[in-house]
Amino acid sequence: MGDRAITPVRVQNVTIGEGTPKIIVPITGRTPGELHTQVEALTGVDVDLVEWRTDFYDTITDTASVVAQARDLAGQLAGIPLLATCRTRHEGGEADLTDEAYADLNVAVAESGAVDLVDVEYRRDRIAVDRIVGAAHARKVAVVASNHDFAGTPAKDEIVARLVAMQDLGADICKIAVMPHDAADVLTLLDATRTMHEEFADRPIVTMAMGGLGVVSRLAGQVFGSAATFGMVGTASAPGQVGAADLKVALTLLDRALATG
Ligand SMILES: O=C1C[C@@](O)(C(=O)O)C[C@@H](O)[C@@H]1O
Repeated sequence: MGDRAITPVRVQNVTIGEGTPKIIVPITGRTPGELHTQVEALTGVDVDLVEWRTDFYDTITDTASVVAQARDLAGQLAGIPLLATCRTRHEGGEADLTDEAYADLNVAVAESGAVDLVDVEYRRDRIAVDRIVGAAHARKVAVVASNHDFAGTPAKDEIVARLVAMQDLGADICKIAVMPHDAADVLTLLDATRTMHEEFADRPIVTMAMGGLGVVSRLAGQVFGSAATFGMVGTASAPGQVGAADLKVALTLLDRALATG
């Protein structure tokens, strides 16, 4: 079966959903100073996008300071697209926000003019999700719907169903991270990725199995249909992230091999 047409997502000069998977580097500083240092450390590293994990930020509940920080980061990044992600406790992050506060924060960030993409945990209250998606799209900010399973790996059909649900609610990119307990779980994630990509997706998807067992899934997206992968510079934001420079070597190796046939 041939691949369905995938509509790529273009942010600044980066096209997600075309060519080799894009490398996203998370930054997790708690203060403006820590974030500044983390961005400085990206100099000379092959980074396609930066993810600001706003949930680590000390003043996350002060929306104006988050928006101001997003603008500072955009200036410092000078053209590297910025994804803003507030990962909540439900999904393995630091933020503990009501649905309304979660929506208010992400709407403000999406409307700041500083970010290119915003992450939305698709299982949050539907009104909150719809508010963020609407505000983002009104500003031409791409929506990355997400789901994390830190306890285990759902069945293949369930992984595909979650990705389809994200697509149905209007996400531009659909992302899922699962925790494997054995090699079969990693295969389940990869098989779900392939099926989603080949049979259901009309937009980019991003998938990963976390932890050491899952590292292969962070390298092999181009084979199975995952359009981006998270790699660290300094500090990981989830278990199993490898260094961005090593990731680039692995992605390039695979890309060359695939081009050779
Ligand atoms: O959704 C994801 C994926 C991730 O959890 C990972 O496993 O690499 C890392 C998070 O920072 C990001 O928001």
